[in-house]
Amino acid sequence: MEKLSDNLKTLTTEDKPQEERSGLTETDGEIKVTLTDQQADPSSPLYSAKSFEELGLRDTLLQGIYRMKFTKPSNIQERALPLLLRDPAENLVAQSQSGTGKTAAFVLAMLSRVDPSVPVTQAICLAPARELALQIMSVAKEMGHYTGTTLQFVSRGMDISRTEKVTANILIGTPGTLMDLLRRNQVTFKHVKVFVLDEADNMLDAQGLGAQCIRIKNLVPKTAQILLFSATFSEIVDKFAHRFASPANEIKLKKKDLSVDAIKQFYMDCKDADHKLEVLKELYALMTIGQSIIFVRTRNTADRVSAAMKESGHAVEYLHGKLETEDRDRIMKKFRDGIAKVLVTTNVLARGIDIQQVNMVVNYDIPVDRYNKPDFETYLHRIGRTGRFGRTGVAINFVHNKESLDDMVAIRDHFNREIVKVPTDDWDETEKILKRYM
Ligand SMILES: Nc1ncnc2c1ncn2[C@@H]1O[C@H](COP(=O)(O)OP(=O)(O)OP(=O)(O)O)[C@@H](O)[C@H]1O
Repeated sequence: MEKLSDNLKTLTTEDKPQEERSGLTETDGEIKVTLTDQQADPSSPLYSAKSFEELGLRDTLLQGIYRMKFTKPSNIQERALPLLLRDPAENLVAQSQSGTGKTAAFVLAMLSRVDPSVPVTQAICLAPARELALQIMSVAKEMGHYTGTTLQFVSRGMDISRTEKVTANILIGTPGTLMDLLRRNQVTFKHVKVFVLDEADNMLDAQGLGAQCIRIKNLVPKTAQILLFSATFSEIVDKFAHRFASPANEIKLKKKDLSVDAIKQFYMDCKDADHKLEVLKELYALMTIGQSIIFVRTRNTADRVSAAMKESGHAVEYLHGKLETEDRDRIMKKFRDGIAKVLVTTNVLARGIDIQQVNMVVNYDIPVDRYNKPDFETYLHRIGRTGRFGRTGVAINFVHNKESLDDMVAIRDHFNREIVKVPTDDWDETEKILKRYM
């Protein structure tokens, strides 16, 4: 269990970060729009008419926000926080584009409702992957630094024995492990005031996870506030989400606003499956890319692609669900620290992972669902690993036959955003085009 410092100090104006201290100005490359400019543009999802100080947060939480160097709320934060903090608590189904700060919104909601002087579990936050749960943990740790709130990570390889009672104020983790703790009577949900599902559409849709989430929901008090967050809610899942959190306030995006425009989308027309690997190697030989993620469909492809890339002298790592927890944590740390520049992975990392330096995503395989149909939601989440909070980024799709081309065209039409072809036989031209956006 992690005890956050209860170092409560009085707020002074020096505590509030200066706009320029936010480190948000990015002047490298050709695109000179700063993130602070975007936060002042009413058409941007990063815009807010209000300041954090106007959102009714406790001083200790404002200090946490300054600690994170946030100067202004994003649109979702400005809209969600007043709804989240209402008393009596109301449920919320909230959608906003990838990388626009949903995590801070629900973390602040949990921290606001928890009473750290009472050593019982008062909030639960679940996510579909351990890497994402760990990331939410670290945001909660930072934001809650001055509150004295206790946190517990609940996923495989956690730091508690099989008999220990868990009484941390906030549990953050994955549903399977939380169910294990429940079966062993190590946790009680009697005092839970907030229950959050991040990537809620995925949590409720996925076979297995959905059933576990329903069981947990049925065990938290009826009065608990239920919060569902995601960048995507397909029509079917949306209905289910509303039943799950009924009655709920709603913040929704129009379909035309789903895509993040700062992410430029391209495709490369490969001759066949083997050619994809050749093109990938060429691409990496050519480009000096900050950090990038290559998404593939299966674990086998992840192994194969990373082995082939390594053989050609590229420093790549791979991560998928079959690896041991320690290996997953080690690789993720290397990637977060910028030691590993390229990560080959499956959909396990498609959602939520926030690494600001990632400026390129490659869809080595176009995402399809379990019925082999183009998976619009996963596509949006995958490309959303770049272009975080107003930064620029490129997404490159590899197609190699009619089927993959049709799938990509369906995705393009669904979001109504252009996907521009870049050549696989004129690398000077390709470099020129891509460099403009990286
Ligand atoms: N108000 C803010 N000011 C500056 N940066 C912020 C602010 N809010 C969030 N961020 C930063 O923006 C990045 C993206 O936030 P976050 O990971 O919460 O996005 P998200 O909306 O949950 O995205 P996804 O849908 O991909 O999960 C993070 O690096 C976070 O620290």
